[in-house]
Amino acid sequence: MVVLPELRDRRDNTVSDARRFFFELGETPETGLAPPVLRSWQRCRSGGIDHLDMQLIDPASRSRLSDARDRSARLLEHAGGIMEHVFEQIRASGSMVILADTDGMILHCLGDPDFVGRAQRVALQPGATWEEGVRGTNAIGTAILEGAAMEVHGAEHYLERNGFLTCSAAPVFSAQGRLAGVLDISGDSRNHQRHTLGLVRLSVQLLEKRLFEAEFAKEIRIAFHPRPEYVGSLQEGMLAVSADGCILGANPVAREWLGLSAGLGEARSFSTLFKAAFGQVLDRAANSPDDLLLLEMRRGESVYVQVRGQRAVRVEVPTAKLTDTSKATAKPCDRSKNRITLDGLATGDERLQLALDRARRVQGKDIPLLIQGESGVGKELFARAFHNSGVRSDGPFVALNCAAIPENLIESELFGYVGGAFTGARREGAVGKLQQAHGGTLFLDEIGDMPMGMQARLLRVLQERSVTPVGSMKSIPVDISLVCATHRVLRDAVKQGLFREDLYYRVNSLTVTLPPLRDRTDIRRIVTTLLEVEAADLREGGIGISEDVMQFFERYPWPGNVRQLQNVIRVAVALLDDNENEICPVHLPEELFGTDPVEDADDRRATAVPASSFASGPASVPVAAEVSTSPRSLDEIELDAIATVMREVGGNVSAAARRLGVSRNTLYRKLGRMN
Ligand SMILES: Nc1ncnc2c1ncn2[C@@H]1O[C@H](COP(=O)(O)OP(=O)(O)OP(=O)(O)O)[C@@H](O)[C@H]1O
Repeated sequence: MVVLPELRDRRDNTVSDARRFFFELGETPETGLAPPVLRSWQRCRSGGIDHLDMQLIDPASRSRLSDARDRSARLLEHAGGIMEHVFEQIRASGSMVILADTDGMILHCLGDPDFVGRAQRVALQPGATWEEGVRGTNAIGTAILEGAAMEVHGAEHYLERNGFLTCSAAPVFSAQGRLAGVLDISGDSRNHQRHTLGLVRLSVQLLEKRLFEAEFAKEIRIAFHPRPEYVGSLQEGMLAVSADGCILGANPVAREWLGLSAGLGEARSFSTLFKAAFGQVLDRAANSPDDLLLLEMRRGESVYVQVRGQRAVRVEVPTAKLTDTSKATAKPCDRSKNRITLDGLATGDERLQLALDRARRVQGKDIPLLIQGESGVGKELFARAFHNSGVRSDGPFVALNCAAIPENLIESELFGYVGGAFTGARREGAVGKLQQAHGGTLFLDEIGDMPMGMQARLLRVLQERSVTPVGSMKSIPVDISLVCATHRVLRDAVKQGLFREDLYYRVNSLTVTLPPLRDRTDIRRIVTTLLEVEAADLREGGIGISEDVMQFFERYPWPGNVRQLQNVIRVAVALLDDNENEICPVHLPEELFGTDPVEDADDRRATAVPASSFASGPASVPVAAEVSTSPRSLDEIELDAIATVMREVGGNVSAAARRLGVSRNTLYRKLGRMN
């Protein structure tokens, strides 16, 4: 659609009036300019930019451009196809599609040949920086500063020489709410198209969706929208959530609806955002994968939710409990971690005790600690306890998971950067984790996954005890205690050439190995500790656990270690009725409950007891007895057992479910099969 010439003229006239007011009279025009453009003009004036400046700034050198492209590799990878598609839509309209990094440096562009030549005259080309502080008001640079989509048309450009351009740009945000880049369509101002900004916005939404999905391909993703038909569209909100309910990332739509701030806003759990327990939502989704769930947000509105990429423990939950949040502990993640000490971790297991004793010996001595162990055994908790128990306990404990952040961000996360140093940089720069940990402990989780290039830089920091932020020439002394963790055998990674040998010797002066939960002898103590945390504030007299559940816990192989046990307890607590204060088999996830630990243990244990030994009362007897003597199918035997128990309890489904050791939901399903 082309803007009618008379409308365009009217807009151009009011802007040229505003220009006269602003530049000739030095006044602030009250009309004629959109507020973001006026703000930008004022910034340019206070920054001393001359609107008549004709001096051209050379684009960055090939190597700087290539560095910038490397830093934005993920953005470029996902933007390429989208840019081509957008270019198809605007081909032959005298325009170009541009991708810039967070400094406004153009990384890539596709354009009509006749316009590209003109654009190059004002350095609208790869390697050129369109930062507002350098080029005055322009869509790319101003969108970065405003953090919002911008159209800058003709004479709205601060520099007069850019007045022939019309540009529409929108910032691209990462799942952490940080700026990742800018997408722009620029063209000849005489060909201004009103819908261009809409096209840019849509393309950015698509790009953000692709970035989000690529980053969290292996995580649980929650898509939601107040209207069911919008779930699956570009307008849906998206959250990535860890198996234990911590928010890992959110797209801009979700951020807005849920009131999440950028960056550290992620340190929240699902139940602080929705009036539902995460385990229950997963279970509902697993039971009816094609259905949308209706959930209430803590902020008030209800939304339709779809769970994607689910890989968490499936838990059987009665439907009616989904919105019952009275027991869904809506607490921030990891709230118990800050106070933990090495003494607090000593709960009677010999192998763990050995690790604790060894760690204690190196405390206060400048010896890096390497913690090894399977995922979920408590490596991070151990690191925190080590920090809290030592002389640095008043200093910061700073954690960085090397496997969880994109490779191109590790450098800036670890070393920090100076303002304007590179793509993704905030203007004021940022202090890296190494510096943040000064005087305290830096915990590098999954160090085995650190990229080789970073390993070399980290080694230098450890040797020189100083850090040089990206883009800076100055090195800053750092005093840190280093604790690293890995679930890999680092020595093997060294052999495979994935981990530097010199760094290996630096980080593993002392290695402690935490035992997997299945091998621990103190499971009862751990269960009690976890239950205290999960059930805090819930029951006056506390919550207990039945002996048969406890025995099962001691025999179960726990492939997900303490994290899995914690989840199971969390869900069990949420499933307790108001008048119940003991966790029984009926409160356990069906998947766990139906597991034969012998098979599951992968031959790790020889003496496990099948979960069917939970079933108390007459119901368990026919199953065990008749398997060996009767040729009937297991289904028939099961239905028989259900019928017997239902008769005995006078048709009370809750009581029968308890007797049979299954949830009411499961029993209803099985009863449905009988009818
Ligand atoms: N002894 C314990 N007592 C109570 N909670 C524990 C204990 N050990 C671990 N946890 C809890 O189990 C969960 C997993 O622990 P943590 O994150 O420290 O494990 P990890 O080995 O670092 O896992 P990963 O390798 O996946 O990063 C955490 O929520 C932690 O608080």
